[in-house]
Amino acid sequence: MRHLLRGVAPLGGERTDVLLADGVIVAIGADASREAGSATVLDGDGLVALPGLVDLHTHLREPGREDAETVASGSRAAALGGYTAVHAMANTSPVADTAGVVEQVWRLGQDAGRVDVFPVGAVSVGLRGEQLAELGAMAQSAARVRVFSDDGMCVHDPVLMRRALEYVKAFDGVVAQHAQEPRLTQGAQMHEGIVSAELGLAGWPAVAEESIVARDVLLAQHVGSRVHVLHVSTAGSVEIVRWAKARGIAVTAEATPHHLSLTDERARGYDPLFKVNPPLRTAEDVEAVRAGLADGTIDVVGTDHAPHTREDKDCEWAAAAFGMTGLETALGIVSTTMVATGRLTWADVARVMSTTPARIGRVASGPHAHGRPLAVGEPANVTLVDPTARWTVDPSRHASTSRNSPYGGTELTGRVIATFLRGRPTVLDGALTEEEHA
Ligand SMILES: NC(=O)N[C@@H](CC(=O)O)C(=O)O
Ligand SMILES: [Zn+2]
Ligand SMILES: [Zn+2]
Repeated sequence: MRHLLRGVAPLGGERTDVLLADGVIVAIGADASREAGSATVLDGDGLVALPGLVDLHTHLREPGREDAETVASGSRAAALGGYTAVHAMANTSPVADTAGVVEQVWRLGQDAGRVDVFPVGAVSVGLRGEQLAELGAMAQSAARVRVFSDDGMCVHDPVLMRRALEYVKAFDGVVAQHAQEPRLTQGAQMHEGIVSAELGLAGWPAVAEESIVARDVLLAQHVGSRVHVLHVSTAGSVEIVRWAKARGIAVTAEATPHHLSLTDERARGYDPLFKVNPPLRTAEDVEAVRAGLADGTIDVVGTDHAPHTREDKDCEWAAAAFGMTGLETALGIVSTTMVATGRLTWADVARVMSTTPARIGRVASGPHAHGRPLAVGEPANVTLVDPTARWTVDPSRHASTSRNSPYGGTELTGRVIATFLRGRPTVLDGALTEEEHA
């Protein structure tokens, strides 16, 4: 299978031709057109070429909640979003806390064949925060787990967190923390502030996140290990991560598209589409998260794609599940909020949505390498984006099984046109290609 991408702009730079064959980038520039032969030609005029996007934070719900998402449906949503790899969180049923479950998720991803699905392993047995899961067995399994997280739950016991940080050093792993002090957030429904007071909903103070982030960067320093802070939502968390990095602590941090774009004002309609963990914060927090992403304090954009069924979301605010879908809108949100406003270049987008997440997840080498430079000899994981396309989000047309996107009706600038996984198109002309197996 050979594809000639004609006139694309790698990382938004000079236009050139890129030839993909046998799963790798075989030529760039004049060589590409000369060697193209019978390759299928794609007119890439005006399109930006990025290394295939990598999500460190996806919920695929399989096993256990296939009514909300499956590995196959989530893989289709990911490909449409420009992703060639996603990390699937462990809060499934059963929990991904054994070699058996992570191997099952890895294999389901390979069978679906749209993206590489790298399972995240649970830190604690059953996400209960009591006893370390079999981290070593998951690392050594066929799924080669390197990212460990109890996401959805906070590893709140400092002794357990310390042990996890110590343990993952043996295989160069990382602990990804869902920073939420449980006692400070009991019964909490939204950000604690003026809006929660007016709505009469139990508030979730910024300090509930910040106190855990502060503790964890100090623990990571003490142990000499890597910690990754999931879904940073407050200005104070950005400040703590900035401080920790200045001290040389091995901390990395994530921003979600929704914490880059939405505020707690959206809760005023009591529409559970805007109910998420951590909650949407104030405009000052959104600005701090954007500034942190722009100056490198925040390393990556992770979707926290959290699909939920109608039954779990179409109910009164207090009863609704936390979470929103994100795979199919992430690139458009980042493009609209950060690129169109001049705060990130396309080279920066490649860094925060592909190269750096691949490095943090330790998937930047080996036969399933992602986040590599667009260069001859590298795996042909490529995403083509139309940077000026304007489009309106329509969740009813999403490939995800779930419909809980907060962006229905929102107009975005910047759209994924094509995605190639090891040279094979999974998306062309903004639509999924025919079902095809790897
Ligand atoms: N983000 C959410 O609101 N929900 C996530 C869990 C999580 O990421 O904490 C989920 O699994 O639904
Ligand atoms: Zn979380
Ligand atoms: Zn999550």
